[in-house]
Amino acid sequence: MQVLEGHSARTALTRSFNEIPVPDSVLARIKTTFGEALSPQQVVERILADVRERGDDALRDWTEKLDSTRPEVLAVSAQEIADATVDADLHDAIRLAIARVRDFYGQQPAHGFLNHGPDGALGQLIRPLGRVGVYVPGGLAPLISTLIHTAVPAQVAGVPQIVVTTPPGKNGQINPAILVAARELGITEVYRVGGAQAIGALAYGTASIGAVDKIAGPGNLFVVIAKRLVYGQTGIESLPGPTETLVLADDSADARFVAADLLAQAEHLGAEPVLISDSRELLVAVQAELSGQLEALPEPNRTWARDSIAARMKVVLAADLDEGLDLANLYAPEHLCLLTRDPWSLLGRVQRAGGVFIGEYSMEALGDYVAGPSHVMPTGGTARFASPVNVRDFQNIISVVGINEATLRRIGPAGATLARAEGLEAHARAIESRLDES
Ligand SMILES: NC(=O)c1ccc[n+]([C@@H]2O[C@H](COP(=O)([O-])OP(=O)(O)OC[C@H]3O[C@@H](n4cnc5c(N)ncnc54)[C@H](O)[C@@H]3O)[C@@H](O)[C@H]2O)c1
Ligand SMILES: N[C@H](CO)Cc1c[nH]c[nH+]1
Ligand SMILES: [Zn+2]
Repeated sequence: MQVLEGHSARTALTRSFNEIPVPDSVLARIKTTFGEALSPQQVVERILADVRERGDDALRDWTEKLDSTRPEVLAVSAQEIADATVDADLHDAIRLAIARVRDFYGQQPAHGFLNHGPDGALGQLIRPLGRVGVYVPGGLAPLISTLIHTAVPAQVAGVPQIVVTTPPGKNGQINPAILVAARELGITEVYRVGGAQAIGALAYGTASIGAVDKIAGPGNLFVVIAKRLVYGQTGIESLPGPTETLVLADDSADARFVAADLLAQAEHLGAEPVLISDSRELLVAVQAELSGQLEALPEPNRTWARDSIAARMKVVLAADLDEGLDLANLYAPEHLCLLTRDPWSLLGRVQRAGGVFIGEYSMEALGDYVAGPSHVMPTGGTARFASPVNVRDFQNIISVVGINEATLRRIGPAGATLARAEGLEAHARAIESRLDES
């Protein structure tokens, strides 16, 4: 594998979400499915327009075409949710994950304020959104944890209606563990539809699926493009797409752990693993470990991980950890894993990442499930401006303005002056109308 350094490393790690190359495998599947070489954006536009026009029938047709099953009834029944079972260990793990994510978000300060002072009252009211759609990926793997990591912050925010959409398996069913997690969360609306068609349904509404105020949750390229295109029709929390992990390691790191962490995320479809170290020896050792651990993975995981590594892995030799951190901040990874001698000493210099995972006991895979913070984090460089899913994503802020008369007399003239400078005479007069009184 090519080792990048200096200028070539900076170039390779500079990116923008809109310029991320589409994997060949995705383009090939589009060609076979649609019979022509469309871009993912064109595919999504086609699907969204159809869902908007034909509603549930479009959802059934697209699911049949893309997921090889036709969901005549889109809603999962209350009986199916009640009857879903998993083994006791998995059930306990689902409960533990819910409890830990709930505990974490219970600590997020998310309250408003209303200050009654000499000016009158000024403040912010915080209100939960009314109806939120949670997209749970299910193309390759049924991401039970993603349901928990998206729905719990919404519940902590106080959202009264949470709706789940997820692609059905080829047997037309939703994985029972997702239904058990929904039941544990008290969620009663679950629909068997995934991909861009699910996003269209949540945004426009169909006979079966009522439109939502905001769509949250990650997905593949089609899901992310669809979310971006429906923004405005409905809200979206951000654009969490194909996952990526950047490990920054020095010569103290155990190559087995570094390789394991890179491989864990590489098994997600379209993932991008990045390794930066100031030790050439470590880079060599990790590459050897990666080949060994890759061969030891069962199928199909080995194929998924091999594809991510072969197509997208980047290996960088940095002059020192300072340069390594600069490069990490430039790349703005979803996950930044610090496997260095003194990882806490680097934390203050971390500027851009979805999450930072510190030391060898905080592997990102643990964060995917039971650490506490949501694993739904910004990808594709969007960590420059976006954050992991959190309580604020599910709340509106309403500004409160309750100025008193004395303050109006003090600040009103400046407001009128600014209004006239903008050529907005009616604004100025609205302010002065109260100043003229008495
Ligand atoms: N950033 C995060 O926080 C985060 C968290 C979890 C998962 N993820 C990412 O979510 C993604 C999940 O992807 P997935 O594919 O397994 O599940 P998915 O549910 O996102 O997508 C599956 C759907 O994509 C649609 N689709 C597939 N091929 C298509 C085509 N050629 N044309 C049109 N539509 C098509 C189908 O409708 C299918 O139901 C992974 O990339 C993973 O890394 C990210
Ligand atoms: N690592 C993924 C993106 O952060 C989330 C996930 C779910 N299940 C396993 N992993
Ligand atoms: Zn993961």
